Amino acid sequence: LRVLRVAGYSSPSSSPSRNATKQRLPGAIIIGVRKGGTRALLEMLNLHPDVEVAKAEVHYFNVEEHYRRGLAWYRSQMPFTLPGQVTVEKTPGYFASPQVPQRVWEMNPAVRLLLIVRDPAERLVSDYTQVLHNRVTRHKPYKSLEELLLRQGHIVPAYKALQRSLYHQHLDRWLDVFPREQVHVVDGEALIRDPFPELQRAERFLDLLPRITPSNFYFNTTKGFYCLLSAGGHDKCLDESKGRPHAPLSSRAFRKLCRYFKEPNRLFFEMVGRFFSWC
Ligand SMILES: Nc1ncnc2c1ncn2[C@@H]1O[C@H](COP(=O)(O)OS(=O)(=O)O)[C@@H](OP(=O)(O)O)[C@H]1O
Repeated sequence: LRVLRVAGYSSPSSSPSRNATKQRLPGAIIIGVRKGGTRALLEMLNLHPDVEVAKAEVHYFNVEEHYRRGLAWYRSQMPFTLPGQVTVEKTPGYFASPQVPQRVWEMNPAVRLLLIVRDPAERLVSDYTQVLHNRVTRHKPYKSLEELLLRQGHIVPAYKALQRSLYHQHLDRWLDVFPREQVHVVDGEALIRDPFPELQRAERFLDLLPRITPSNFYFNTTKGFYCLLSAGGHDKCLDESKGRPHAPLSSRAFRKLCRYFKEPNRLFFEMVGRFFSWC
């Protein structure tokens, strides 16, 4: 049964022996950002034969109830792997949770961290859209984005989705604990436009052999995004919660947001030594 749980090992000749597979702690974690493209990055890394991923978000380091269960519980959430394979999990909630960097370091100070970023103004709208969708589905009342974001024409700094877009503040906490070389920044917009080069860079960062190829991706015109083709011929697009239309926001409010993020973005670029052409 355990052997069957190792994805990508269906041919009998390559079946691992039962003893070789076990659950291991992650060698790499996609820490965020929420709505940055974390699911796409995880699924795309999973195309690599030496990568196995935790399918569901684990929320171990950021949810007290989970953290109290200890590392044995965390390990039990991981896929079965062979020696030499890298286990990867993604929980976008890790990035902005103050207690998480130190906890991750205590789990494994050599763990590699992947951070996928996206224009923070677009990210905020996407974040709001997800919350709105959840509230509407549960028949709960909701406010418009402008009601949450603006008061008397001014940006509300305490708005949670806005704070999650202040990348420099959160990264600063991670860099208090981890060296810069241990954090690989993925360009979320580039991953949407052309995933392959971003995956090549991620493979290199993870010290993986170059096994992901351009033929693993095809553009699906119905979805409007790249979808995945695995070596076994499986075709996979992300679900409809990824890439849905964003909630409306006036262009005036959007421009205000862009102005608001100018300085935080500059600080983030300085921190990562890289420029992004965000609004
Ligand atoms: N190939 C592909 N297919 C579909 N969607 C893609 C893809 N690559 C990146 N994206 C973008 O991923 C955004 C969702 O990000 P996350 O997966 O990090 O969201 S979440 O935090 O886990 O909810 C989602 O954001 P929205 O467009 O705002 O919905 C997508 O733009």
